[in-house]
This record gives sequence, C-alpha cells and structure tokens, in this order.
Amino acid sequence: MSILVSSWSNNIQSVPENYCMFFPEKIRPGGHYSSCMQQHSNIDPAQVGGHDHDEIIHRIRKASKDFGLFQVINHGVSEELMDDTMSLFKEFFDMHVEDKAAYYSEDLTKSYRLYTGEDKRPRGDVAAPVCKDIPVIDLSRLAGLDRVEIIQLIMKANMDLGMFQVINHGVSEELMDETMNLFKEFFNMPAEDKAMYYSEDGTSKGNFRFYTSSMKGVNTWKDSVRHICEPLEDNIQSWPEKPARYREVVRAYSVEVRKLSLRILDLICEGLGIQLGYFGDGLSQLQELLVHNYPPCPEPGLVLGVGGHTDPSLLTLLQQQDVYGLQIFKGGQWLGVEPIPHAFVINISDQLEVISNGKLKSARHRAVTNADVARTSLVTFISPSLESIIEPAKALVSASEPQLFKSFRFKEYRDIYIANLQDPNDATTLDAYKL
Ligand SMILES: O=C(O)CCC(=O)C(=O)O
Ligand SMILES: [Fe+2]
Repeated sequence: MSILVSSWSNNIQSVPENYCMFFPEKIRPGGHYSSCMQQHSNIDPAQVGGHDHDEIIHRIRKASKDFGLFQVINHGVSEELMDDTMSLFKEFFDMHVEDKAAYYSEDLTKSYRLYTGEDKRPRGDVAAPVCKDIPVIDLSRLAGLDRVEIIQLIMKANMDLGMFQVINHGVSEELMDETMNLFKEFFNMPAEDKAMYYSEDGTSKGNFRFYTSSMKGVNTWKDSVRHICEPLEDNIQSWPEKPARYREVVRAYSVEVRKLSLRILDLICEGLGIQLGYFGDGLSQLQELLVHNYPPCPEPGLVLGVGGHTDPSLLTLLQQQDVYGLQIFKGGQWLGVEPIPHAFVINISDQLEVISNGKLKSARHRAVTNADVARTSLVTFISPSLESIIEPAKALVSASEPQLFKSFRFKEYRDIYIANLQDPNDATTLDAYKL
C-alpha cells in the first residue's frame, strides 16, 4: 500500500531512481562495471585440427550456448593489419572538426556516415507540441445532411492516426462529472480506507483491482483501478462500496459509454463498407474500466505515467478533464492530445486494425505527468469475448487486398500482450500476427 505513488509523492523534491523512465541506473553506462569474464572463454583456432580439436569445438558450442559470445586468438588476421586499422580510426576521430564535417550526417540512409548517438530515453516531455490533426467530431450533426462527411472524417482520422475526439456524444455531462468526481474521491480517500482494496495480484480475472504499476521493469507515475463492467452481474459484487455511490454511478456510466461505443462501431462499419452490427455480440462483449490517477510529479521530464503502447482492445473511449497528459506518436515524434472537457478521445485499438485488415490504425499513445496538478483519466476498453476468433473481415479481403493478419483467439493475444508489457525489447504484439 505504501508503494502507491499518491502515498508518498507529495513531499519529495526529486524522483526516485526506479521511476526514471526506461533508463534505470543499473543499465546506465559508466561507472558500473561488473567483474570481467574469465579468460577461459578465449578460443585458439590454431589448435583446431590438432589433438585439441574436439575440445575446441566443445568450448565454442558451450560458450555460444551459455553466452552467445567468445574471443578468438591466433585467428589468422595479422596483428599488423589489426593495429593499422585501429590506428586509422583513432586518427579519423582525432581529425580537425572541419575535416570531419564533410562526413557528418543524420541521414540514416547514407551508406557512409559519421554520426553521434542520440539519447533514446523516452522522456515525458510535457512541452511536446499539440497534434493538430486529431479531429473533434460533433456527433449531433450525424442526424442531418452532414452524415457522410462525418463518417469520412472519422475514417480519415482512423486511417492516419487511429484517434479522434467526439463531442455531443449522448453521455450526459452530469454523469461524466459525477463519475470523474467519484474516482477523485476514491483516490483521495484516507490510506486506511483504500488499503482494503489494494492488491498486487495481477491475476484477479477482471475483478476489481487497485494497484500501482510498472512497464518494462520501470515504475510508472500513477495508481490505477481496473475492473470488468460487462458482463456486469458476474463482476459487480467485486466493486468497492466506498465511495458510497460507486456501484450506482459506475454502472450508469458503463451503460452509457457502451451505447456510445456501439454507435461509433456502427459508424466504422458504414465507413468500412461492412454490415452494420458486425461488431455486435462477441466482438464487443467485454467492457473494462481502467481509471488512472497521476499525482503531480516534481520532475515530469524523468518519468512517464503510461509508456508508449497501443491498446489490445477493439475500441477505447477515454475521458479526461482539462488536464493535459495524453500524447500520440506521429511522424516519429510524440505530440500532445488537446484535453477537451466532456469530450471522449476514441482510440482505434489492435483488434480493429486486424478486423479492418490494416485499413484502420491502432493508435500508439502514452501519458505524461506534470508538476502542478493531479490528472485522472477514465479509460473504457471495449474488447471481444476471450474465446472470440479475430481475423480480417472477409468483405475486406480480396485479390487486390490480401489478408494482412493471421487469425487467432483473443485470449491468446491478450496473454501475449500482457507478457510483452514487461518485455524490455519493446515487443509489439500486433507485429507477431502480421502475415
Ligand atoms: O491516461 C491516459 O491518458 C492514457 C491511458 C492509457 O492509454 C491506457 O490506460 O491504456
Ligand atoms: Fe492506452
């Protein structure tokens, strides 16, 4: 419980090391040498063919299996040539700046280039420019003559970015505010009241879970609540009884957000030219709510609230207030998503990219923190039932548009996605299913 960011973050001047995003001290180069490997992994190929032949082969196999690395001596490349080459490169780097300038390039496609390493730390750069291309779509205009134009707008946004915002969407402002305030109240409850809900057990099978989290081994600056909303009756008993109106408010919110999600999925059907209701039943059966609380952070540039990812669901609907924090990855950089009170940010998620046969993009996004105010976001994931088979819609596959993804069971995808969240090699689950 004392691990919750909200429990300790308000009195500190600097960020603890294990929150410094994706570059913790233990993997930071410089000053942290471990002891050297023993010489016995040096292999002398000159002995191959002689009476030590079998032993050498055995040592190569063992070193390759254990370390993937060994050294060779007496290998046939002359010491003079090696020294010469080493000296030449030392001389190159020691040349005058003007002499080297001709070779310097940041263009990755150049066949020869002198360059410097960049700092790849995904800093939570709060000052990122705002993305101007995310349309804000007024759903009240759908009833009139603008319908076709609106669907075109949604489709264009989904093809390019996988993200758009909707206003006048039918979920009442009162209900949105009430739900937001309820979660703020939850996160602000005294530690003793929250303690009974706290769990580090990630296997709660969709029941209510209150936790703080890490991604790829580095802690993220947030505490979260997560549970299934639909099917409702199997899960509502696990929802908290404090704040007092939790079950009543969250139930009403889930019902309204579900209606909106089905409306948007039908607009996407229209845009894709597949039958209305295609995403009904199994493909949108599971509904989960994930609520994040990002306390103010004294050094927002060193941490992230949520690291870069695409959502594993079908569609995601995100409510934020007027506090900035969500970013989208576009054109090689992170750009801010403008917070619009009472709008929903709609993300195309992985399963829609597959079912649309790659026509729609699963949005890559993340959340940054800030030094001044806490931010709360309410994230609804609409997903297929775990047993659903996911594959590109038949109507979107043809001789000229071949199938781009294998078919799979949603449960398998989800399990791999969860494992990949902790994979330091930045594995993306969707790539593994591309044909
Ligand atoms: O809090 C946010 O704005 C983003 C949260 C998010 O991307 C997620 O929970 O998947
Ligand atoms: Fe997300």
